[in-house]
Amino acid sequence: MKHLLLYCRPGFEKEAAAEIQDRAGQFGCPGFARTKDDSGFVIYECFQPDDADLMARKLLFRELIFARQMVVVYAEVKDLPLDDRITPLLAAAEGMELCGDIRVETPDTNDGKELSRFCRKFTVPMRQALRGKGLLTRNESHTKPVLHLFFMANNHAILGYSYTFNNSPFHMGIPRLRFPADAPSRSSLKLEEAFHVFIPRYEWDMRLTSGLRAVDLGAAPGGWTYQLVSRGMMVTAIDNGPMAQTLMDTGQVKHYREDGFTWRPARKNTYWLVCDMVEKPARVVATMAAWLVDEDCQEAMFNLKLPMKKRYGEAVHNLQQLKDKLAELGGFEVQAKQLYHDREEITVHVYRPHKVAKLQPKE
Ligand SMILES: C[S@@+](CC[C@H](N)C(=O)[O-])C[C@H]1O[C@@H](n2cnc3c(N)ncnc32)[C@H](O)[C@@H]1O
Repeated sequence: MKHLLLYCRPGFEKEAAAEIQDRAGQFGCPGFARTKDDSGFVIYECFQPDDADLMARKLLFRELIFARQMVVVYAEVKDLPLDDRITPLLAAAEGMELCGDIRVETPDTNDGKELSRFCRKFTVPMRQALRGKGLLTRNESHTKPVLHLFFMANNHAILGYSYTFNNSPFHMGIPRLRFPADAPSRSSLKLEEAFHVFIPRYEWDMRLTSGLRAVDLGAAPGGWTYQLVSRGMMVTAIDNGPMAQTLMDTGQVKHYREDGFTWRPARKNTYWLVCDMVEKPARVVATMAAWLVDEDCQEAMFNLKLPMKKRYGEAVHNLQQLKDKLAELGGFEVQAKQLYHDREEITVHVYRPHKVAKLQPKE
């Protein structure tokens, strides 16, 4: 029986489980989500043998909010001898379809971090051994599935695979980003990660490029504004607090000490609306939806802070409210993810694919 393995932020196993339980049910793949608090993953045990593979191909990964990665479990191997883990892992991989790449990973926990050095070192010999057995293509292939070896302890691993057209392209489902030394706040990485996760790289020169105008609500001290400015955009920053002088010195930022929930631009020339105001999700959703429906911006990226309890239910409820409000104008696509840099929150991205299709790349 194949199962699905979902990576998530430690502490959010219940949310990831509730979500996969819901989505698999709607999808017609009954099963049961198994969780352990703070483990950083969830296993969805399918009642039908082919359902895990079906979900890995057809249940859109980008629509899952709390899953960082979605892997079909092929085998779970316990009691691996520490002097030779490769032989039993190769035996377990027998019969698996040809994969094009390997990722040796761990849960995103403190125990997992202790294994990460071993995982890095283990990747090369394991890759060679899999190639020797014909289980991995000679050269990396992006059209074949990715083989995942998910180590929960140094002698215990799950062997599985994900499909490149429906997975996270990042190791452990986490884009590796370096904090820019001159960014005014660590939250800067949240917006940068959102760009990596939500905007395809080949569209960056149309959607994240100089010449575009952006509005940043709740901008101070400027971590998000920094991301927009460093991509050449002109930014209107709304916040009662002060913006970093380094950003003001670029000449690309106008700062207004106004209320982000009521301020609106005089002209309809804003491409990006970003918002990091700490407020009730319903209020943020209402504001974002109003901007989008009034066409005061073309794309929006914002956070929804989750409450302490019923986090999954609240996330789903607020996203549905947003979709209902956007239906007034139509043609919107809403994506939401709990990113690596999100703690008690999720990041939401809204855009209109047919409008993006009309954008011209910058010369
Ligand atoms: C989490 S911080 C934003 C951090 C910012 N994104 C960064 O990267 O530096 C939230 C900001 O929202 C601002 N804020 C909260 N309510 C606001 C409102 N009604 N209007 C404008 N700004 C607001 C706060 O002053 C605070 O600076």
